[in-house]
This record gives sequence, structure tokens and C-alpha cells, in this order.
Amino acid sequence: MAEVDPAFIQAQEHRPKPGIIKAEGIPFIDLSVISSPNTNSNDPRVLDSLVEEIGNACKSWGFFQVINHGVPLAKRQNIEKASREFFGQPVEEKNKVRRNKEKVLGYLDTEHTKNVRDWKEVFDFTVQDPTIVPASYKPGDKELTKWFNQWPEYPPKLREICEEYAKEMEKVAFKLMELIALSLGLPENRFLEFFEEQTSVIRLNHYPSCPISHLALGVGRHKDDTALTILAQDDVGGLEVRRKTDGEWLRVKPLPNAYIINVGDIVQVWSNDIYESVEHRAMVNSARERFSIPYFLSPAHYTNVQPLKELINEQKPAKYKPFNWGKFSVTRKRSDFQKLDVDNIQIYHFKIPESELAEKLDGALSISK
Ligand SMILES: O=C(O)CCC(=O)C(=O)O
Ligand SMILES: [Fe+2]
Repeated sequence: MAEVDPAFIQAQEHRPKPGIIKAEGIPFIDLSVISSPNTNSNDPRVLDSLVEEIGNACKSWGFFQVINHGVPLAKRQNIEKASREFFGQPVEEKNKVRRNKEKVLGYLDTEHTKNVRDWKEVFDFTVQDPTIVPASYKPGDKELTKWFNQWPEYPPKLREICEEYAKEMEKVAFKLMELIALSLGLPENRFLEFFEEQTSVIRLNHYPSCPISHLALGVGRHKDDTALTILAQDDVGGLEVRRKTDGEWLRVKPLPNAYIINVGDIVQVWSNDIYESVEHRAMVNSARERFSIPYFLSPAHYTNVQPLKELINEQKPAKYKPFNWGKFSVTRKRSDFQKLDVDNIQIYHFKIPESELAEKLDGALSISK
């Protein structure tokens, strides 16, 4: 065995545990009511019960799997096959579309999560090409720039296949955001305006088989900084979700043609913590390589992310200060290419301290006396 770069080694407390409990727990939700409009669509109770299921899943798990989602299986199989073909090439070929400071999309095999290297290689592309974002992370700098996708020569149809898949993901993502809005008592279309110009990214993940799978992770523990993530995982399995009730890591069992959905940090802020973005990670495997494809739904760069006004009041004041999504995401990207001394930017940096909230609440209560 070639010597393994110590950058991959997780601290003792973050290493995968054998005999992990399978997450039979994360809810399964059948979307046939909305994906096949002829089924019971005239009965409002059917939609109500779906909305309730989604709301409960978001609240108690932050994660759920969907079936009968309406994404044609062939589109998923196409992108899965193309992903295998792309990653199957020698690294010199993949490096032709390598990411760097200027070209932030494309191929990368050196991503770190919480300063530990992930045992994976990725290929990123944006759903909107080009995607408009701030040119710099500096707050005063108003200049904008464009991110362009980089497409490899091989496999030749990768671009077309990825773009078709992206359209399907967008449809499900918007449907899910409508259901999430309803579950929060908001109008169905409440979130859609944020995505007119989106900064969403699709990532092809390849986790090669790993000789030190007991020491390393495919992706270290993290929360997604998205509104919503839709993940296709293959039949190998490896995704683990942190159960909210006791902090235990639970394996999400692969289910053919299902998608795993999780609410991200942006929904956490929009909902003022009614729904929380939940930590997850991906195991690697000494026997088999694994592939997964997340779609990260994210709003336009000019969105000021803050708790929705309908969900706050004197008794439930906003728990976050507004922040600009473009600046936030550009600040995060910056850490891909240089190790920062400080922790990467996170939504909790915008959290209003409990003491300040208590003062506001006191004030509110004394006014109503
Ligand atoms: O591959 C997986 O199962 C999870 C990937 C993930 O969480 C991510 O890329 O953000
Ligand atoms: Fe993730």
C-alpha cells in the first residue's frame, strides 16, 4: 500500500464506527400525488397530508427520502453512467477541467471538510450558465463576475446529459419548496422568487475504494449551506445523518430510484429555526467505490437571507441578522484554495445572541402588559 497522506486522517472522535445503526428512521415520502396529477389530485386532504408529512420530516429529521418523484429513471441512469466514464479517465485528462481560483467549477480531488481532506474527487457545474456572483468576498466591493461551466471532451455527451438532469432536478426542487412553504403556513410560491436567478450547483461525487476506510471519510461531517439538497446515491451506501434526538450517526439505506432530500442552512434561517439543517457525512468503503450526485438548490446572489417576516413576531423575534447570499458563498469558496486561520463562514456567525433575544422578548412582553 502506498503511504497515505496524513491529511486524510480524521481525529479519533470523528472516525466511522463499525456496526452503525441503519436509518430506517428517515421518513419515506411518496410524491405521486404531485408527480402524477391524475392521482387523487382533486381531494385536498391528500395534499394536506403530504404537506404534513413533509413538515414533520423537516422538523424531526431535516432529512427524508422521496419516491414517485417524477424524475425519469433514464435521466438518472444517463448521468450516473457519464459520471463513471468521466472519473474513470486518467487524472491528466480530468485535470484539463481542473478548478482553480479563477475557474471555480469543474474537477477537484483535494477538497477538505473542516480542514481534513475528503477521500473523493468531484466535478461541479452550475444549473444556470453562466452564474452571476460577487467578484470579491469584501463587503464594500459591488463588482460582479460570472462563473462559467467547464466541460470535458470525454464523455462527449456529458454536457447535454448534465443539463437535462439539471432541468429535472429543478422541477422537483421547486415542487418541494412549494410543499415546504405550505408546511410553514406560507403561500405555495413564497420561496420561488428567490430562485429566478439561482446559484445552484450539481456535483458529481466519486469516492474511490479506500484502504484506510476506518480512518478517513468521503466527506467529513458538515451541514449544507443550501436551501435544499437533492441527493442521488448509488447502491453502495455510505451517507450518514446525525439523528436530532440523540446525536447518533445513522446510515441511510440506499433505495433504488429514490432521492434523499435535506433542508439546508438557508431554509433554517428563512424558517427562523423551525426547520434545522442537519449534519451529515459520507463513509468510504475498502471494497467498493461509490458515486453520488447532489443538487444544491441556492438562491440568486443578491438575496438577503433572513427569517421570513411572516414567521417572526414580538414573541418570536428573528434569530438571525440578514446576510447577503452572494458574499456568503464567495467567502466560502475562497477557503477551497487557501487554508484560513479562522473557521469557514457559517450561518451561526449571523445568529443573534440569546441574551439579546431575551432582552427583546422582555421588551415585547412589557409593552403588552
Ligand atoms: O455522497 C453523499 O452521500 C453525501 C454528499 C454530501 O453530503 C455533499 O456533497 O454535500
Ligand atoms: Fe452535504
